Amino acid sequence: MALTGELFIASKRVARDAGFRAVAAATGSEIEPSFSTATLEDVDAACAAAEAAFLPYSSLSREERAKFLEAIAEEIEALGDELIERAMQESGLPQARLQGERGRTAGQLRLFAKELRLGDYLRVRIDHAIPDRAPLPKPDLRLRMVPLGPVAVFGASNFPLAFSTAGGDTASALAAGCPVVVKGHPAHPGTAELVASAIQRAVEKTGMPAGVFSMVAGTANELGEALVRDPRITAVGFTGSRGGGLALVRIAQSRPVPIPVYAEMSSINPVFLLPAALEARAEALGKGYVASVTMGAGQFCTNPGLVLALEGPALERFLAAASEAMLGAPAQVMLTPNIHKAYESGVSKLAGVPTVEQIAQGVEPQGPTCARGALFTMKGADFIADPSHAEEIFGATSLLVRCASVDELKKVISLLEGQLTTTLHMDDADVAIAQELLPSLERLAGRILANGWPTGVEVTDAMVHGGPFPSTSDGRSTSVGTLAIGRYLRPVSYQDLPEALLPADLRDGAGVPARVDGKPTV
Ligand SMILES: NC(=O)C1=CN([C@@H]2O[C@H](COP(=O)(O)OP(=O)(O)OC[C@H]3O[C@@H](n4cnc5c(N)ncnc54)[C@H](O)[C@@H]3O)[C@@H](O)[C@H]2O)C=CC1
Ligand SMILES: O=C(O)CCC(=O)C(=O)O
Repeated sequence: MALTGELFIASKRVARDAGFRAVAAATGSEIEPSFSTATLEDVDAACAAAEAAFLPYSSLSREERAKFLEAIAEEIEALGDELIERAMQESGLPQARLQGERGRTAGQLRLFAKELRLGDYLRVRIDHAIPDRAPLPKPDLRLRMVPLGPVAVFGASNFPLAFSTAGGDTASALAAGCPVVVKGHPAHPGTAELVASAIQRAVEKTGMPAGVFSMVAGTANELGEALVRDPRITAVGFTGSRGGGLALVRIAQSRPVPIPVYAEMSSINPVFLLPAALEARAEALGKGYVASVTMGAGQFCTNPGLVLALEGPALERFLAAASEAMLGAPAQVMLTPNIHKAYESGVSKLAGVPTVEQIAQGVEPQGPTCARGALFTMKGADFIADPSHAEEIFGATSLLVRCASVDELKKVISLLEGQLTTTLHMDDADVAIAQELLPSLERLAGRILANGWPTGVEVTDAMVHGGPFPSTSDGRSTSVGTLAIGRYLRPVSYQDLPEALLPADLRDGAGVPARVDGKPTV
């Protein structure tokens, strides 16, 4: 399918004169074709169409919405190699990674179709009336979750498929019953157009209201700002920089009608090497660490950017193994010239800190947007004196903090900002320390791992990919896993409504999992 560079307003292609081009990640050179830059009128038209589609779309049956999500998954798969090739060119990510990401994207859509059919996300509660209760009769009360309204989704640079046009936020919003207006990431407009065309075909095939999906694109911030400011938008999903996420939060909060922004922003994912585990397998841990730090050129918000351990010979063995692995780690192309520049400047800033020692670098990079990994260490006491060194450097670099005691380690934890994940490497003999740390780790992060590495997120019912600020702007939610549907829903209680008016899922015997008169039905 030839790329046309058009926008998608209410599932129809629209061309504009002004345009921008994608940049090939590996060379930094512009590639064809030119993509239309959306105007503010296009944002307005997309939001108006989303609003017009809201009631027709949200009142469809759960089965109809499930079929729509499945049709999107099929259409994305039908794009074949063309999608993977364009995404490789635009993002510099390797083929196998993008094939995996495509599978995850289709899998997420199908998982939400299953979620719709299960129906427990509606959180139905029925409290039957007791008309003869004294002194006052008890009314009939029935609760279910309803969709918020049109949702704005910002595509992420580092996941051109799974966190972009038809990614997690789009899938969960569409599942919830919310039309979506996507603001495509300017780093991968061709990938976004291909995926948008797949959604457009799914809209046609399943007879969805046209305004259920639009995609606007462009390089200026004013486009995203206008989208978040639009009164018809009721929630925002975002993955990207802390500055970008916070700018959108500020806009959303200063609207006459403030709205929630679910922004995933920055996380360094602290990893704890507890003493017995370190003693037992320092070398294997050192290798596993570097594999996780360098995976995907380190461009994961789950990248292990901070490691904490107690000083001692086992830590020296770990550092030797990690350094050796890093010395042999090939340089990798980064997603965009700007992300490459930000990485290089973050690494040189950290390398220039007198209390920080650089212990290893990866293989010398060859291309203009290629970067090498780097490992740094510093003493716990120095970190405590200036915890600003824990700022995220987006890329394949990590800082190891050597602590003199468990108390020092706890002090370091207390200075950390909110995180997506935290990891314990532990053996049986470490259980007592792990238990002592656990309550503070629960306060710190959205996911706690044992004996693994945080990169790679399973898409399941029990996944939380979220966490306290600044890892996200709202730690009560997740962007991955079926619980994500909840971010685009709100509860409504129906009191004494006649059966004819009650939504089908709230009638007696509807077959939806429910809590009826205080007892779960399944
Ligand atoms: N922690 C994480 O998961 C990620 C962090 N990043 C960080 O973000 C940096 C830049 O990467 P990008 O992906 O381009 O993120 P970004 O935050 O600059 O851009 C993401 C999206 O938000 C829009 N945007 C950004 N600032 C905005 C503003 N003030 N108003 C309206 N719209 C705005 C952009 O046009 C783009 O569509 C990276 O170097 C890295 O530090 C990037 C991707 C993921
Ligand atoms: O590792 C993953 O699968 C998700 C990571 C992520 O959300 C991110 O890097 O932005």
